[in-house]
Amino acid sequence: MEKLSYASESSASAWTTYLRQIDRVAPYLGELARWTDTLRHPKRALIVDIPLQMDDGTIRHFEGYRVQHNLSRGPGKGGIRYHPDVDLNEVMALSAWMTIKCAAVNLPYGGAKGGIRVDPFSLSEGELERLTRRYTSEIGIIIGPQKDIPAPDVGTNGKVMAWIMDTYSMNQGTTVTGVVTGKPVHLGGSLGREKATGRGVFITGREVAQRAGIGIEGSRVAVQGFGNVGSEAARLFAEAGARVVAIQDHSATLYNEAGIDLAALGDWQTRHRKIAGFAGAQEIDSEAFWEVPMDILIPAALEGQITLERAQKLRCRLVLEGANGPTYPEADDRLAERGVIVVPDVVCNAGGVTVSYFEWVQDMASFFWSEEEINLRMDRIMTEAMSSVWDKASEKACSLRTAAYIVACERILMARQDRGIYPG
Ligand SMILES: NC(=O)C1=CN([C@@H]2O[C@H](COP(=O)(O)OP(=O)(O)OC[C@H]3O[C@@H](n4cnc5c(N)ncnc54)[C@H](O)[C@@H]3O)[C@@H](O)[C@H]2O)C=CC1
Ligand SMILES: O=C(O)CCC(=O)C(=O)O
Repeated sequence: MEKLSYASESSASAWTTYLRQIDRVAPYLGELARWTDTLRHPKRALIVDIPLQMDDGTIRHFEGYRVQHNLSRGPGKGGIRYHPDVDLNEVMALSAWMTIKCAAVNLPYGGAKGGIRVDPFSLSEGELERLTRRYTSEIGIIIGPQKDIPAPDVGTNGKVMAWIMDTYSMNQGTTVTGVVTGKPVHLGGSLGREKATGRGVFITGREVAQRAGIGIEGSRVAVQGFGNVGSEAARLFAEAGARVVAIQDHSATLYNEAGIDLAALGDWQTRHRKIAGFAGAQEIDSEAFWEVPMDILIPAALEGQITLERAQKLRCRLVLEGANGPTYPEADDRLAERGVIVVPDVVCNAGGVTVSYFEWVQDMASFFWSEEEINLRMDRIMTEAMSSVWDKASEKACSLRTAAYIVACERILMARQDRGIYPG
């Protein structure tokens, strides 16, 4: 792999952000609130040491994690992140957001997440494969198709999922396709999974824009992150007649008032693995991204991006959280005061895990569906989830985030309560 580095981002407060979100939902939970502490404690957290022989013969050690936050509603589900800033705090938060997300869209899963603190672009393909295989063996004691099912996240992809499936299967002595989702289609993957998260961002955006009287056609869209999620969401908005005027990734911030040619940028990115240097837009300062005139903002990179300061500057009407945890609670409040609607991550980016669920079901049945059927079913689940959350927000006069947490926490805590806690 070409050597390329992500800029470093602080993730120290992801878990704190999550805890503050739980504090905000507790007053709405009535009798169930007595179970809320369940959500403040991950059920299980595994830290693993991954020794790796580098291509030059030296040995390096990497730290990996798998956290199962809550399993009340079913097996753990959630992606695996390879990024230099991954730590236990971040993985705990990401696993907790998976618990809330799976419940918000009513999938029969708990929440989990994993990761390795590594810059995947600094490794050769062989090193990446060896790292992945060793990590899989280390976390193999807690994952499995009925226990905890990983999937892609930042810095991982279908190829990495195939290595995970193969390693787990070798250790089990039989092919177990259902241990991981987001696999290549010829290895038990699902049609539509790769684009599902971006598609879900578009669907929830479409639903909310329509209810809020925001026209998508002719609107200006800004996207942070031009990876799996951001690039597909941008493409679907452009297809619906929006102008994608600004795109930021780890390498650069691009601006073009007339709209960026996404196909050309996609070609450039495939060749260079970054958007910097693309000639079809002006390169602007990274902080200027937050002040670009826009109607819709799609954060689709990392958590902790929309700070209070940026929330004051933003000139948009709608924020669609493609990323997990991009907005700090105080920024949420400021955006609400300014009349900006925020569609929370736990619903907005749930299209990916929804199609992962379809993949798992297809693997279990060894019977595969058409892409059309998958997209239709996903559209229905996302539309219904968004509609319940919108109605709950109107009923309780609260933000869409708190409404999504109410819907999800009621389901999780009801399951927790009905299962009981004894014998331990
Ligand atoms: N892949 C999936 O199915 C899902 C992903 N997500 C979330 O969506 C977000 C993006 O994930 P993917 O697209 O899968 O990752 P990816 O690895 O495909 O793309 C990440 C993008 O973020 C950019 N980026 C990284 N650091 C940045 C920085 N400091 N400033 C600006 N841009 C930066 C990268 O350049 C890249 O364009 C993450 O928060 C992830 O947890 C959520 C649900 C599912
Ligand atoms: O597809 C999945 O199982 C999980 C995707 C994920 O990690 C996420 O939604 O944040």
